[in-house]
Amino acid sequence: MLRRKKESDLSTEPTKNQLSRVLGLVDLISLGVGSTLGLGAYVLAGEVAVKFTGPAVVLSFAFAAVASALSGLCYAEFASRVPKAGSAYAFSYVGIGEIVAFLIGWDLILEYSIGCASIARALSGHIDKPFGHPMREYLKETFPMHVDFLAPYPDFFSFTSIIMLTFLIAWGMRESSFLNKIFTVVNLLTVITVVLTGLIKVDTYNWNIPKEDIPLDAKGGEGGFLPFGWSGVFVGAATCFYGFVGFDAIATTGEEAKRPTKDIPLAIVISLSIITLSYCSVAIILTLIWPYYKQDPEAPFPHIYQELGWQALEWIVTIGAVFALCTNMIGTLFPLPRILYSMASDGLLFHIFSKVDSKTKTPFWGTLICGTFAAILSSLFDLQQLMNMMSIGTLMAYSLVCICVLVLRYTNDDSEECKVRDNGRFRVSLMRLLSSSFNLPNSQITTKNTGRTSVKIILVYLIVAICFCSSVSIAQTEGKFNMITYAACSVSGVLLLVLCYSLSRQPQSTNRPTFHVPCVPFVPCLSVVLNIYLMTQLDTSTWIRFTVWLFIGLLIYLFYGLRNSVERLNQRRILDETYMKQIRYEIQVY
Ligand SMILES: NC(=[NH2+])NCCC[C@H](N)C(=O)O
Repeated sequence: MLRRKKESDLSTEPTKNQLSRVLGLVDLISLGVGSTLGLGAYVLAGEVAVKFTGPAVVLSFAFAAVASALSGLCYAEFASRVPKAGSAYAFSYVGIGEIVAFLIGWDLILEYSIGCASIARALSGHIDKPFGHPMREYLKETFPMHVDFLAPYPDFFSFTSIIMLTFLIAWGMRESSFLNKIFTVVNLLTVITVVLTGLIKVDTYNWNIPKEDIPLDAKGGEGGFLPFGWSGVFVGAATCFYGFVGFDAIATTGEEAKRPTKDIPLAIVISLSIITLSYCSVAIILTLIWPYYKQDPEAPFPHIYQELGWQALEWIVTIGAVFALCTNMIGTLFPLPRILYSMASDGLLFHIFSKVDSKTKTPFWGTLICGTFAAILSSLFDLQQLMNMMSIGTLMAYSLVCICVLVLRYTNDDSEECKVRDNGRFRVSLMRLLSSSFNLPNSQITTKNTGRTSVKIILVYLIVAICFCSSVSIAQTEGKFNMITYAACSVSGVLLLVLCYSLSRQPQSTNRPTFHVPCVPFVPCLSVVLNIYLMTQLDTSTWIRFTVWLFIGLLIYLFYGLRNSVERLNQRRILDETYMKQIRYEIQVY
Protein backbone atom coordinates (compact mmCIF):
# COMPACT_ATOMS: atom_id res chain seq x y z
CA MET A 1 0.00 0.00 0.00
CA LEU A 2 2.91 2.33 0.51
CA ARG A 3 4.53 1.58 -2.82
CA ARG A 4 5.62 4.72 -4.60
CA LYS A 5 6.18 5.71 -8.16
CA LYS A 6 9.64 6.81 -9.15
CA GLU A 7 10.05 10.31 -10.44
CA SER A 8 12.21 9.02 -13.26
CA ASP A 9 9.41 6.75 -14.48
CA LEU A 10 7.20 9.74 -15.10
CA SER A 11 8.75 11.05 -18.24
CA THR A 12 6.95 13.21 -20.75
CA GLU A 13 7.33 10.49 -23.37
CA PRO A 14 4.10 9.65 -25.18
CA THR A 15 2.21 6.65 -23.90
CA LYS A 16 -0.35 4.74 -25.90
CA ASN A 17 -3.26 6.28 -24.08
CA GLN A 18 -2.47 9.88 -24.90
CA LEU A 19 -4.36 13.05 -24.25
CA SER A 20 -3.39 15.70 -26.74
CA ARG A 21 -0.81 18.31 -25.78
CA VAL A 22 -2.46 21.53 -26.86
CA LEU A 23 -2.36 23.89 -23.88
CA GLY A 24 0.10 26.78 -23.94
CA LEU A 25 1.03 29.15 -21.13
CA VAL A 26 -1.88 31.53 -21.82
CA ASP A 27 -4.38 28.66 -21.78
CA LEU A 28 -3.03 27.48 -18.46
CA ILE A 29 -3.16 30.95 -16.94
CA SER A 30 -6.72 31.44 -18.09
CA LEU A 31 -7.67 28.07 -16.66
CA GLY A 32 -6.10 29.07 -13.34
CA VAL A 33 -7.60 32.54 -13.19
CA GLY A 34 -10.94 31.30 -14.51
CA SER A 35 -11.34 28.54 -12.01
CA THR A 36 -10.23 30.65 -9.07
CA LEU A 37 -11.59 34.14 -9.61
CA GLY A 38 -15.27 33.56 -9.10
CA LEU A 39 -18.28 34.93 -7.39
CA GLY A 40 -15.93 35.55 -4.47
CA ALA A 41 -14.54 38.62 -6.25
CA TYR A 42 -17.93 40.28 -6.15
CA VAL A 43 -19.13 39.08 -2.76
CA LEU A 44 -16.29 38.21 -0.38
CA ALA A 45 -14.88 41.72 0.02
CA GLY A 46 -18.21 43.20 1.11
CA GLU A 47 -19.08 40.32 3.37
CA VAL A 48 -15.73 40.27 5.16
CA ALA A 49 -15.58 44.08 5.46
CA VAL A 50 -18.94 44.37 7.14
CA LYS A 51 -18.64 41.30 9.36
CA PHE A 52 -15.02 41.12 10.45
CA THR A 53 -12.54 43.71 9.30
CA GLY A 54 -13.87 47.06 8.13
CA PRO A 55 -11.59 48.82 5.59
CA ALA A 56 -8.76 46.45 6.52
CA VAL A 57 -10.34 43.74 4.38
CA VAL A 58 -7.51 44.28 1.92
CA LEU A 59 -5.10 43.02 4.59
CA SER A 60 -7.24 39.89 5.04
CA PHE A 61 -6.97 39.28 1.31
CA ALA A 62 -3.24 39.83 1.45
CA PHE A 63 -2.86 37.28 4.26
CA ALA A 64 -5.07 34.80 2.45
CA ALA A 65 -2.99 35.35 -0.66
CA VAL A 66 0.23 34.64 1.22
CA ALA A 67 -1.27 31.48 2.73
CA SER A 68 -2.41 30.25 -0.69
CA ALA A 69 0.86 31.21 -2.30
CA LEU A 70 2.74 28.99 0.14
CA SER A 71 0.74 25.99 -1.07
CA GLY A 72 0.88 27.35 -4.61
CA LEU A 73 4.67 27.23 -4.56
CA CYS A 74 4.60 23.61 -3.44
CA TYR A 75 2.20 22.77 -6.27
CA ALA A 76 4.51 24.56 -8.68
CA GLU A 77 7.57 22.62 -7.54
CA PHE A 78 5.74 19.36 -7.90
CA ALA A 79 4.33 20.23 -11.27
CA SER A 80 7.84 20.75 -12.52
CA ARG A 81 8.88 17.39 -11.07
CA VAL A 82 5.93 15.28 -12.13
CA PRO A 83 4.45 16.17 -15.51
CA LYS A 84 1.39 13.95 -15.12
CA ALA A 85 -2.34 14.55 -15.07
CA GLY A 86 -3.88 14.30 -11.64
CA SER A 87 -2.47 17.09 -9.47
CA ALA A 88 -2.19 16.19 -5.77
CA TYR A 89 -3.01 12.57 -6.57
CA ALA A 90 -0.03 12.13 -8.88
CA PHE A 91 2.20 14.08 -6.51
CA SER A 92 1.41 11.97 -3.47
CA TYR A 93 1.90 8.79 -5.48
CA VAL A 94 5.50 9.88 -5.92
CA GLY A 95 5.92 11.52 -2.53
CA ILE A 96 4.13 9.32 -0.03
CA GLY A 97 2.61 6.13 -1.33
CA GLU A 98 -0.24 4.49 -3.17
CA ILE A 99 -2.91 4.39 -0.50
CA VAL A 100 -2.50 8.04 0.45
CA ALA A 101 -2.49 8.96 -3.23
CA PHE A 102 -5.70 7.03 -3.78
CA LEU A 103 -7.40 8.68 -0.83
CA ILE A 104 -6.34 12.15 -1.91
CA GLY A 105 -7.57 11.46 -5.43
CA TRP A 106 -10.83 10.26 -3.98
CA ASP A 107 -10.98 13.41 -1.86
CA LEU A 108 -10.38 15.61 -4.90
CA ILE A 109 -13.26 13.90 -6.70
CA LEU A 110 -15.50 15.00 -3.85
CA GLU A 111 -14.08 18.51 -3.81
CA TYR A 112 -14.57 19.11 -7.52
CA SER A 113 -18.01 17.50 -7.75
CA ILE A 114 -19.39 19.53 -4.89
CA GLY A 115 -17.55 22.60 -6.15
CA CYS A 116 -19.11 22.24 -9.57
CA ALA A 117 -22.57 21.50 -8.18
CA SER A 118 -22.59 24.49 -5.87
CA ILE A 119 -21.31 26.85 -8.56
CA ALA A 120 -24.09 25.69 -10.90
CA ARG A 121 -26.63 26.32 -8.17
CA ALA A 122 -25.23 29.80 -7.59
CA LEU A 123 -25.44 30.41 -11.33
CA SER A 124 -29.11 29.52 -11.47
CA GLY A 125 -29.79 31.75 -8.46
CA HIS A 126 -27.88 34.58 -10.06
CA ILE A 127 -29.78 34.41 -13.32
CA ASP A 128 -33.11 34.05 -11.56
CA LYS A 129 -32.60 36.99 -9.20
CA PRO A 130 -32.84 40.04 -11.48
CA PHE A 131 -36.24 38.81 -12.67
CA GLY A 132 -37.62 38.35 -9.17
CA HIS A 133 -36.96 34.59 -8.86
CA PRO A 134 -39.74 33.30 -11.17
CA MET A 135 -37.94 29.98 -11.70
CA ARG A 136 -37.53 29.28 -8.01
CA GLU A 137 -41.15 30.09 -7.22
CA TYR A 138 -42.49 27.99 -10.07
CA LEU A 139 -40.37 24.92 -9.30
CA LYS A 140 -41.03 25.17 -5.58
CA GLU A 141 -44.76 25.10 -6.24
CA THR A 142 -44.77 22.43 -8.92
CA PHE A 143 -42.12 19.97 -7.67
CA PRO A 144 -41.69 20.49 -3.95
CA MET A 145 -39.34 18.04 -2.19
CA HIS A 146 -39.66 17.68 1.54
CA VAL A 147 -36.71 15.51 2.46
CA ASP A 148 -34.12 16.59 4.97
CA PHE A 149 -30.94 16.22 2.90
CA LEU A 150 -32.50 17.21 -0.44
CA ALA A 151 -32.98 20.65 -1.92
CA PRO A 152 -36.43 22.29 -1.58
CA TYR A 153 -37.01 21.75 -5.32
CA PRO A 154 -35.15 20.08 -8.21
CA ASP A 155 -33.08 22.73 -9.95
CA PHE A 156 -33.41 21.89 -13.64
CA PHE A 157 -31.49 24.94 -14.72
CA SER A 158 -28.30 23.97 -12.89
CA PHE A 159 -28.70 20.41 -14.17
CA THR A 160 -28.90 21.55 -17.79
CA SER A 161 -26.07 24.05 -17.47
CA ILE A 162 -23.67 21.41 -16.14
CA ILE A 163 -24.67 18.92 -18.84
CA MET A 164 -24.12 21.52 -21.56
CA LEU A 165 -20.67 22.46 -20.29
CA THR A 166 -19.82 18.77 -19.88
CA PHE A 167 -20.46 18.14 -23.55
CA LEU A 168 -18.38 21.13 -24.46
CA ILE A 169 -15.43 19.94 -22.38
CA ALA A 170 -15.76 16.39 -23.68
CA TRP A 171 -15.89 17.78 -27.23
CA GLY A 172 -12.29 18.86 -27.33
CA MET A 173 -9.57 20.54 -25.40
CA ARG A 174 -9.02 23.36 -27.86
CA GLU A 175 -12.66 24.37 -28.05
CA SER A 176 -13.27 24.39 -24.32
CA SER A 177 -10.02 26.19 -23.67
CA PHE A 178 -10.98 28.85 -26.21
CA LEU A 179 -14.34 29.42 -24.58
CA ASN A 180 -12.74 29.47 -21.17
CA LYS A 181 -10.35 32.16 -22.32
CA ILE A 182 -13.22 34.34 -23.53
CA PHE A 183 -15.15 33.91 -20.28
CA THR A 184 -12.06 34.71 -18.25
CA VAL A 185 -11.34 37.85 -20.25
CA VAL A 186 -14.92 39.06 -19.75
CA ASN A 187 -14.59 38.31 -16.06
CA LEU A 188 -11.34 40.27 -15.77
CA LEU A 189 -12.76 43.14 -17.82
CA THR A 190 -15.66 43.35 -15.40
CA VAL A 191 -13.30 43.52 -12.46
CA ILE A 192 -11.30 46.25 -14.22
CA THR A 193 -14.49 48.20 -15.01
CA VAL A 194 -15.62 47.98 -11.40
CA VAL A 195 -12.26 49.23 -10.17
CA LEU A 196 -11.87 52.04 -12.71
CA THR A 197 -15.39 53.40 -12.34
CA GLY A 198 -15.04 53.18 -8.60
CA LEU A 199 -12.03 55.51 -8.75
CA ILE A 200 -14.42 58.44 -9.45
CA LYS A 201 -16.11 58.01 -6.11
CA VAL A 202 -13.07 57.27 -3.96
CA ASP A 203 -13.16 59.07 -0.64
CA THR A 204 -10.30 58.43 1.79
CA TYR A 205 -12.59 59.44 4.62
CA ASN A 206 -14.14 55.98 4.30
CA TRP A 207 -10.88 54.47 5.49
CA ASN A 208 -10.74 56.68 8.49
CA ILE A 209 -14.26 57.14 9.83
CA PRO A 210 -14.09 58.29 13.47
CA LYS A 211 -16.17 56.35 15.97
CA GLU A 212 -18.38 59.37 16.68
CA ASP A 213 -19.54 59.49 13.06
CA ILE A 214 -20.81 55.91 13.06
CA PRO A 215 -24.52 55.62 13.85
CA LEU A 216 -25.17 53.82 17.12
CA ASP A 217 -27.33 51.13 15.56
CA ALA A 218 -24.61 50.20 13.01
CA LYS A 219 -22.04 47.54 13.89
CA GLY A 220 -19.04 49.77 13.37
CA GLY A 221 -16.52 48.77 16.05
CA GLU A 222 -13.91 51.36 16.91
CA GLY A 223 -13.94 53.16 13.56
CA GLY A 224 -10.77 54.00 11.62
CA PHE A 225 -8.91 51.58 9.35
CA LEU A 226 -8.94 48.67 11.79
CA PRO A 227 -12.31 48.98 13.53
CA PHE A 228 -12.31 45.37 14.73
CA GLY A 229 -8.59 45.05 15.40
CA TRP A 230 -6.08 42.56 14.07
CA SER A 231 -8.07 39.56 15.28
CA GLY A 232 -10.81 40.61 12.86
CA VAL A 233 -8.27 40.71 10.05
CA PHE A 234 -7.18 37.12 10.76
CA VAL A 235 -10.71 35.79 11.06
CA GLY A 236 -11.52 37.58 7.80
CA ALA A 237 -8.46 36.02 6.14
CA ALA A 238 -9.86 32.54 6.80
CA THR A 239 -12.98 33.51 4.85
CA CYS A 240 -10.99 35.23 2.09
CA PHE A 241 -8.88 32.10 1.70
CA TYR A 242 -11.74 30.43 -0.15
CA GLY A 243 -11.55 33.07 -2.80
CA PHE A 244 -8.18 31.58 -3.73
CA VAL A 245 -9.41 28.01 -3.99
CA GLY A 246 -9.27 26.60 -7.49
CA PHE A 247 -5.80 27.39 -8.89
CA ASP A 248 -4.84 23.75 -8.41
CA ALA A 249 -6.86 22.98 -11.54
CA ILE A 250 -3.72 23.97 -13.48
CA ALA A 251 -1.84 21.10 -11.89
CA THR A 252 -4.21 18.55 -13.43
CA THR A 253 -3.14 19.41 -16.97
CA GLY A 254 0.29 17.73 -16.83
CA GLU A 255 -0.52 15.60 -19.87
CA GLU A 256 -2.21 18.28 -21.92
CA ALA A 257 0.22 21.15 -21.49
CA LYS A 258 2.72 21.64 -24.29
CA ARG A 259 5.63 22.25 -21.94
CA PRO A 260 4.36 21.02 -18.58
CA THR A 261 7.48 21.28 -16.46
CA LYS A 262 8.04 24.89 -17.45
CA ASP A 263 4.58 26.30 -18.08
CA ILE A 264 2.60 24.80 -15.21
CA PRO A 265 4.73 26.28 -12.38
CA LEU A 266 4.84 29.59 -14.20
CA ALA A 267 1.08 29.55 -14.79
CA ILE A 268 0.44 28.86 -11.11
CA VAL A 269 2.58 31.78 -10.01
CA ILE A 270 1.20 34.19 -12.63
CA SER A 271 -2.44 33.23 -12.00
CA LEU A 272 -2.04 33.65 -8.27
CA SER A 273 -0.55 37.11 -8.84
CA ILE A 274 -3.40 38.18 -11.13
CA ILE A 275 -5.98 36.84 -8.69
CA THR A 276 -4.37 38.57 -5.70
CA LEU A 277 -4.20 41.84 -7.58
CA SER A 278 -7.88 41.56 -8.57
CA TYR A 279 -9.12 40.71 -5.09
CA CYS A 280 -7.05 43.38 -3.41
CA SER A 281 -8.07 46.13 -5.83
CA VAL A 282 -11.73 45.20 -5.59
CA ALA A 283 -11.46 45.25 -1.78
CA ILE A 284 -9.71 48.64 -1.78
CA ILE A 285 -12.22 50.25 -4.13
CA LEU A 286 -15.23 48.80 -2.35
CA THR A 287 -14.22 50.13 1.04
CA LEU A 288 -13.04 53.47 -0.34
CA ILE A 289 -16.31 54.28 -2.11
CA TRP A 290 -18.69 53.19 0.61
CA PRO A 291 -18.52 53.08 4.43
CA TYR A 292 -17.77 49.54 5.59
CA TYR A 293 -20.65 49.35 8.04
CA LYS A 294 -23.18 50.15 5.30
CA GLN A 295 -22.05 47.36 2.95
CA ASP A 296 -24.48 44.69 1.84
CA PRO A 297 -22.83 41.34 2.66
CA GLU A 298 -24.70 39.44 -0.06
CA ALA A 299 -24.39 41.71 -3.08
CA PRO A 300 -22.11 44.62 -2.15
CA PHE A 301 -21.64 46.12 -5.60
CA PRO A 302 -25.23 46.06 -6.87
CA HIS A 303 -26.25 47.60 -3.54
CA ILE A 304 -23.82 50.51 -3.88
CA TYR A 305 -24.70 51.06 -7.52
CA GLN A 306 -28.37 51.16 -6.61
CA GLU A 307 -27.69 53.80 -3.99
CA LEU A 308 -25.57 55.79 -6.44
CA GLY A 309 -28.11 55.36 -9.24
CA TRP A 310 -25.55 53.64 -11.54
CA GLN A 311 -27.91 51.18 -13.13
CA ALA A 312 -25.76 50.20 -16.11
CA LEU A 313 -22.96 49.16 -13.79
CA GLU A 314 -25.34 47.09 -11.74
CA TRP A 315 -26.07 45.07 -14.88
CA ILE A 316 -22.43 44.84 -15.84
CA VAL A 317 -21.56 43.36 -12.45
CA THR A 318 -24.42 40.88 -12.66
CA ILE A 319 -23.31 39.73 -16.11
CA GLY A 320 -19.65 39.63 -15.06
CA ALA A 321 -20.61 37.40 -12.15
CA VAL A 322 -22.47 35.05 -14.48
CA PHE A 323 -19.36 34.72 -16.65
CA ALA A 324 -17.23 34.24 -13.56
CA LEU A 325 -19.48 31.40 -12.49
CA CYS A 326 -19.26 29.81 -15.94
CA THR A 327 -15.45 29.78 -15.92
CA ASN A 328 -15.50 28.48 -12.37
CA MET A 329 -17.69 25.67 -13.53
CA ILE A 330 -15.31 24.82 -16.36
CA GLY A 331 -12.53 25.01 -13.80
CA THR A 332 -14.11 22.27 -11.72
CA LEU A 333 -15.56 20.12 -14.51
CA PHE A 334 -12.25 20.04 -16.29
CA PRO A 335 -9.98 18.60 -13.58
CA LEU A 336 -12.48 16.03 -12.34
CA PRO A 337 -12.24 13.52 -15.22
CA ARG A 338 -8.48 14.15 -15.46
CA ILE A 339 -7.97 13.00 -11.90
CA LEU A 340 -10.13 9.95 -12.53
CA TYR A 341 -8.20 9.37 -15.75
CA SER A 342 -4.93 9.46 -13.90
CA MET A 343 -6.17 7.09 -11.19
CA ALA A 344 -7.69 4.70 -13.72
CA SER A 345 -4.54 4.66 -15.88
CA ASP A 346 -2.68 3.54 -12.78
CA GLY A 347 -5.19 0.76 -12.39
CA LEU A 348 -6.59 2.12 -9.13
CA LEU A 349 -10.05 2.93 -10.50
CA PHE A 350 -12.33 1.43 -13.10
CA HIS A 351 -10.92 1.13 -16.57
CA ILE A 352 -13.64 3.19 -18.28
CA PHE A 353 -12.20 6.42 -16.83
CA SER A 354 -8.86 5.90 -18.50
CA LYS A 355 -10.27 5.63 -22.00
CA VAL A 356 -9.23 8.46 -24.29
CA ASP A 357 -11.55 9.04 -27.20
CA SER A 358 -9.62 8.75 -30.45
CA LYS A 359 -11.43 11.65 -32.11
CA THR A 360 -11.75 14.24 -29.38
CA LYS A 361 -8.55 13.20 -27.55
CA THR A 362 -10.25 13.77 -24.22
CA PRO A 363 -11.31 11.29 -21.53
CA PHE A 364 -14.74 11.41 -23.16
CA TRP A 365 -16.74 8.88 -21.15
CA GLY A 366 -15.12 9.89 -17.91
CA THR A 367 -16.09 13.49 -18.57
CA LEU A 368 -19.70 12.55 -19.30
CA ILE A 369 -20.00 10.38 -16.19
CA CYS A 370 -18.47 13.08 -13.97
CA GLY A 371 -20.68 15.77 -15.48
CA THR A 372 -23.82 13.73 -14.94
CA PHE A 373 -22.83 13.00 -11.36
CA ALA A 374 -22.22 16.70 -10.63
CA ALA A 375 -25.47 17.63 -12.40
CA ILE A 376 -27.51 15.25 -10.26
CA LEU A 377 -25.74 16.46 -7.15
CA SER A 378 -26.49 20.07 -7.99
CA SER A 379 -30.11 19.62 -8.94
CA LEU A 380 -31.25 17.43 -6.06
CA PHE A 381 -29.13 17.83 -2.94
CA ASP A 382 -29.07 20.44 -0.23
CA LEU A 383 -25.71 21.95 -1.04
CA GLN A 384 -25.50 24.23 1.96
CA GLN A 385 -24.89 21.09 4.02
CA LEU A 386 -22.20 19.89 1.63
CA MET A 387 -20.33 23.14 0.94
CA ASN A 388 -17.82 22.69 3.74
CA MET A 389 -16.83 19.31 2.33
CA MET A 390 -15.37 21.25 -0.58
CA SER A 391 -13.14 23.25 1.73
CA ILE A 392 -11.96 20.22 3.65
CA GLY A 393 -11.11 18.49 0.38
CA THR A 394 -9.04 21.41 -0.87
CA LEU A 395 -7.20 21.93 2.39
CA MET A 396 -6.39 18.25 2.69
CA ALA A 397 -4.92 18.23 -0.81
CA TYR A 398 -2.90 21.41 -0.14
CA SER A 399 -1.43 19.97 3.05
CA LEU A 400 -0.47 16.72 1.39
CA VAL A 401 1.25 18.44 -1.49
CA CYS A 402 3.35 20.44 0.99
CA ILE A 403 4.24 17.28 2.87
CA CYS A 404 5.20 15.57 -0.37
CA VAL A 405 7.55 18.43 -1.22
CA LEU A 406 9.22 18.00 2.16
CA VAL A 407 9.50 14.24 1.78
CA LEU A 408 11.02 14.41 -1.69
CA ARG A 409 13.44 17.14 -0.72
CA TYR A 410 14.83 15.12 2.14
CA THR A 411 14.94 11.73 0.49
CA ASN A 412 16.56 11.22 -2.85
CA ASP A 413 14.65 8.52 -4.45
CA ASP A 414 16.39 8.42 -7.76
CA SER A 415 19.91 8.81 -6.57
CA GLU A 416 22.58 6.16 -6.58
CA GLU A 417 22.10 5.83 -2.86
CA CYS A 418 18.56 4.59 -3.31
CA LYS A 419 19.52 2.20 -6.03
CA VAL A 420 21.86 0.79 -3.46
CA ARG A 421 18.99 0.46 -1.08
CA ASP A 422 16.83 -1.25 -3.65
CA ASN A 423 19.57 -3.57 -4.66
CA GLY A 424 21.08 -4.56 -1.34
CA ARG A 425 24.09 -6.34 -2.78
CA PHE A 426 26.15 -3.30 -3.75
CA ARG A 427 27.25 -1.50 -0.69
CA VAL A 428 29.40 1.24 -2.14
CA SER A 429 27.49 3.94 -3.91
CA LEU A 430 28.61 6.49 -6.40
CA MET A 431 27.57 9.30 -4.09
CA ARG A 432 29.57 7.94 -1.22
CA LEU A 433 32.59 7.43 -3.41
CA LEU A 434 32.29 10.97 -4.66
CA SER A 435 31.80 12.36 -1.21
CA SER A 436 34.85 10.63 0.13
CA SER A 437 36.92 11.71 -2.82
CA PHE A 438 35.93 15.36 -2.39
CA ASN A 439 36.12 14.94 1.33
CA LEU A 440 32.63 16.31 1.88
CA PRO A 441 31.24 15.61 5.31
CA ASN A 442 28.75 12.80 4.90
CA SER A 443 25.98 14.75 6.56
CA GLN A 444 25.77 17.06 3.52
CA ILE A 445 24.32 14.31 1.43
CA THR A 446 21.04 12.53 1.76
CA THR A 447 21.47 8.89 2.50
CA LYS A 448 19.05 6.15 3.35
CA ASN A 449 19.52 6.99 7.01
CA THR A 450 19.13 10.76 6.81
CA GLY A 451 16.10 10.20 4.59
CA ARG A 452 14.53 8.00 7.21
CA THR A 453 15.27 10.45 9.98
CA SER A 454 13.76 13.30 7.97
CA VAL A 455 10.60 11.33 7.24
CA LYS A 456 10.26 10.59 10.95
CA ILE A 457 10.68 14.27 11.79
CA ILE A 458 8.06 15.21 9.19
CA LEU A 459 5.64 12.66 10.61
CA VAL A 460 6.09 13.91 14.18
CA TYR A 461 5.81 17.48 12.90
CA LEU A 462 2.47 16.62 11.35
CA ILE A 463 1.12 15.10 14.56
CA VAL A 464 2.32 18.04 16.66
CA ALA A 465 0.85 20.46 14.10
CA ILE A 466 -2.54 18.77 14.47
CA CYS A 467 -2.32 19.09 18.30
CA PHE A 468 -1.24 22.72 18.03
CA CYS A 469 -4.02 23.72 15.65
CA SER A 470 -6.69 21.82 17.57
CA SER A 471 -5.72 23.44 20.86
CA VAL A 472 -5.68 26.90 19.28
CA SER A 473 -9.10 26.35 17.77
CA ILE A 474 -10.50 24.97 21.04
CA ALA A 475 -9.21 28.05 22.86
CA GLN A 476 -10.75 30.19 20.15
CA THR A 477 -14.22 28.63 20.48
CA GLU A 478 -14.08 28.94 24.26
CA GLY A 479 -13.17 32.59 23.86
CA LYS A 480 -10.13 32.38 26.12
CA PHE A 481 -7.12 30.26 26.97
CA ASN A 482 -7.45 28.10 30.08
CA MET A 483 -4.56 26.31 31.75
CA ILE A 484 -4.80 23.20 29.59
CA THR A 485 -5.16 24.85 26.21
CA TYR A 486 -2.47 27.36 27.11
CA ALA A 487 -0.05 24.61 28.07
CA ALA A 488 -0.94 22.54 24.99
CA CYS A 489 -0.50 25.51 22.66
CA SER A 490 2.80 26.62 24.04
CA VAL A 491 4.35 23.16 24.33
CA SER A 492 3.26 22.13 20.83
CA GLY A 493 4.20 25.53 19.42
CA VAL A 494 7.74 25.28 20.78
CA LEU A 495 7.95 21.67 19.58
CA LEU A 496 6.93 22.74 16.09
CA LEU A 497 9.75 25.26 15.98
CA VAL A 498 12.25 22.73 17.25
CA LEU A 499 11.15 20.11 14.74
CA CYS A 500 11.23 22.58 11.89
CA TYR A 501 14.73 23.64 12.89
CA SER A 502 15.96 20.07 13.19
CA LEU A 503 14.51 19.26 9.79
CA SER A 504 16.38 22.22 8.37
CA ARG A 505 19.60 20.68 9.72
CA GLN A 506 19.06 17.51 7.69
CA PRO A 507 20.77 17.25 4.32
CA GLN A 508 18.59 17.91 1.29
CA SER A 509 18.54 16.06 -1.96
CA THR A 510 20.62 17.60 -4.71
CA ASN A 511 18.10 16.50 -7.26
CA ARG A 512 16.12 19.74 -7.70
CA PRO A 513 13.54 20.44 -10.37
CA THR A 514 13.72 23.62 -12.46
CA PHE A 515 11.21 25.33 -10.24
CA HIS A 516 11.76 24.84 -6.54
CA VAL A 517 10.22 26.22 -3.39
CA PRO A 518 12.47 28.70 -1.59
CA CYS A 519 13.31 28.38 2.12
CA VAL A 520 12.57 24.68 2.51
CA PRO A 521 11.57 23.40 5.07
CA PHE A 522 10.11 26.63 6.48
CA VAL A 523 7.68 27.48 3.65
CA PRO A 524 6.05 24.03 3.38
CA CYS A 525 6.05 23.63 7.18
CA LEU A 526 4.26 26.95 7.69
CA SER A 527 1.83 26.10 4.94
CA VAL A 528 0.99 22.76 6.55
CA VAL A 529 0.18 24.47 9.85
CA LEU A 530 -1.98 27.11 8.16
CA ASN A 531 -3.94 24.52 6.20
CA ILE A 532 -4.49 22.29 9.22
CA TYR A 533 -5.60 25.32 11.22
CA LEU A 534 -8.20 26.17 8.58
CA MET A 535 -9.36 22.56 8.61
CA THR A 536 -9.93 22.68 12.37
CA GLN A 537 -12.28 25.61 11.78
CA LEU A 538 -14.78 23.35 9.99
CA ASP A 539 -17.70 21.82 11.87
CA THR A 540 -17.95 18.29 13.22
CA SER A 541 -20.68 17.13 10.84
CA THR A 542 -18.41 18.03 7.93
CA TRP A 543 -15.68 15.89 9.42
CA ILE A 544 -18.09 13.00 9.89
CA ARG A 545 -19.33 13.18 6.30
CA PHE A 546 -15.78 13.47 5.08
CA THR A 547 -14.70 10.40 7.04
CA VAL A 548 -17.60 8.43 5.58
CA TRP A 549 -16.55 9.46 2.07
CA LEU A 550 -12.95 8.44 2.73
CA PHE A 551 -14.13 5.13 4.15
CA ILE A 552 -16.07 4.37 0.96
CA GLY A 553 -12.90 5.21 -0.97
CA LEU A 554 -10.87 2.90 1.23
CA LEU A 555 -13.20 0.02 0.46
CA ILE A 556 -12.89 0.64 -3.28
CA TYR A 557 -9.15 0.73 -2.91
CA LEU A 558 -8.97 -2.48 -0.91
CA PHE A 559 -11.29 -4.43 -3.18
CA TYR A 560 -10.32 -2.98 -6.55
CA GLY A 561 -7.30 -0.65 -6.61
CA LEU A 562 -4.96 -2.75 -4.55
CA ARG A 563 -5.36 -5.73 -6.87
CA ASN A 564 -5.28 -3.91 -10.16
CA SER A 565 -2.54 -1.42 -9.40
CA VAL A 566 -0.26 -1.15 -12.43
CA GLU A 567 2.63 -0.15 -10.19
CA ARG A 568 2.18 -3.33 -8.19
CA LEU A 569 2.22 -5.48 -11.30
CA ASN A 570 5.32 -3.68 -12.56
CA GLN A 571 7.16 -4.08 -9.31
CA ARG A 572 6.21 -7.73 -9.22
CA ARG A 573 7.49 -8.23 -12.74
CA ILE A 574 10.80 -6.62 -11.88
CA LEU A 575 11.07 -8.76 -8.75
CA ASP A 576 10.34 -11.89 -10.76
CA GLU A 577 12.96 -10.97 -13.31
CA THR A 578 15.60 -10.36 -10.65
CA TYR A 579 14.69 -13.61 -9.02
CA MET A 580 15.03 -15.49 -12.30
CA LYS A 581 18.41 -13.84 -12.94
CA GLN A 582 19.59 -14.90 -9.53
CA ILE A 583 18.51 -18.50 -10.13
CA ARG A 584 20.19 -18.57 -13.53
CA TYR A 585 23.35 -17.21 -11.98
CA GLU A 586 23.29 -19.80 -9.23
CA ILE A 587 22.75 -22.61 -11.72
CA GLN A 588 25.74 -21.37 -13.70
CA VAL A 589 27.93 -21.25 -10.62
CA TYR A 590 26.77 -24.67 -9.65
N1 LIG B 1 -12.38 23.98 -7.27
C1 LIG B 1 -13.23 24.75 -6.66
N2 LIG B 1 -13.70 24.39 -5.52
N3 LIG B 1 -13.59 25.90 -7.22
C2 LIG B 1 -14.40 26.90 -6.61
C3 LIG B 1 -13.74 28.20 -6.75
C4 LIG B 1 -14.42 29.30 -6.00
C5 LIG B 1 -13.76 30.62 -6.21
N4 LIG B 1 -12.46 30.67 -5.62
C6 LIG B 1 -14.61 31.76 -5.71
O1 LIG B 1 -14.18 32.62 -5.04
O2 LIG B 1 -15.77 31.85 -5.99
